[in-house]
Amino acid sequence: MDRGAADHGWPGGPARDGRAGGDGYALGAQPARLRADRVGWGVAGVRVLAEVALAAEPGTTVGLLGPNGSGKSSLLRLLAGLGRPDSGRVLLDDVELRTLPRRVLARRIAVVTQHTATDVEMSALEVILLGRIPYRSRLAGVAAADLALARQALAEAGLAGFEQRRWSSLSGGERQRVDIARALVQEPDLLLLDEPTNHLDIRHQLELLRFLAGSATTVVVTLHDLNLAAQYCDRLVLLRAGRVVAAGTPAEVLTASRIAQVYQVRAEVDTAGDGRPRIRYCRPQASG
Ligand SMILES: Nc1ncnc2c1ncn2[C@@H]1O[C@H](COP(=O)(O)OP(=O)(O)OP(=O)(O)O)[C@@H](O)[C@H]1O
Repeated sequence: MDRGAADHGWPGGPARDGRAGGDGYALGAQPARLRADRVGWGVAGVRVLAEVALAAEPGTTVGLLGPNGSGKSSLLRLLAGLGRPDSGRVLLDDVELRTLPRRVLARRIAVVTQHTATDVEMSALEVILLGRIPYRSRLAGVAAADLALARQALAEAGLAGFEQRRWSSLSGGERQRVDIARALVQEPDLLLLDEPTNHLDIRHQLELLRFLAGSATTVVVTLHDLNLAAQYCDRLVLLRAGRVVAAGTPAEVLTASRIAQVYQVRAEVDTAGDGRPRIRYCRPQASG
């Protein structure tokens, strides 16, 4: 794939060799091992997460699934160190997250959340450059190398002509792609994404997930689309009401009976030649 072309998405399927490809940002040079161990968290007297266990081996892509309100975003925040569990532990390479200095976390973990601000008066390029802040000394300006990385990331997000475009003028999907580019130039060892496909057209959804699945870094991604999760994730963790109801390979987790149990949806599940499930939802019967 020609990685410089303006209308191209993320580079297709980089090798798991520690680099995203070409001379660009290094992604997953030291992919992290992430573990959540009996994690619990609550807010305003409500228990949101209970006894959650999750493991992401270095370089793998783990999908976090579950119905609305099941606790996916809350768990992702704890995995990112943006909040602390009330009970249990989150470990990055066997070290408890809460003991790691902020600067270390900022270099090792990148997060793409669902709710990015709409009124930011920065250009698309400036937003991407935020990803380089953890590498900059306090008084230093933007280095030429950082600028080159940001431009490359913008082009790879399919937005080469958008350098000076105001963030507030971008469409939902363009914002999402800029925010993902910002996370990639951070060169994280662990990349956490909360529904990164929700504003993307189908081509950009597929390109992003193929990129994440092929990248050398460790990825945890929340998704609503069970077929995309089945196709691109190495392992899945399925939440319901703040608890893990299943964890394992897509074929182990996404069975028809479990989809019915967790989502109250009837589905037919076939396993394709690649061993990955394909889900076809059955039209609900008209009531009455
Ligand atoms: N700060 C908060 N105050 C009150 N309730 C909260 C807070 N944060 C999360 N919750 C509640 O915790 C539950 C889990 O929320 P969370 O956003 O983690 O779910 P989710 O699985 O990501 O949902 P969705 O698929 O709708 O994005 C919800 O019922 C939510 O209302």
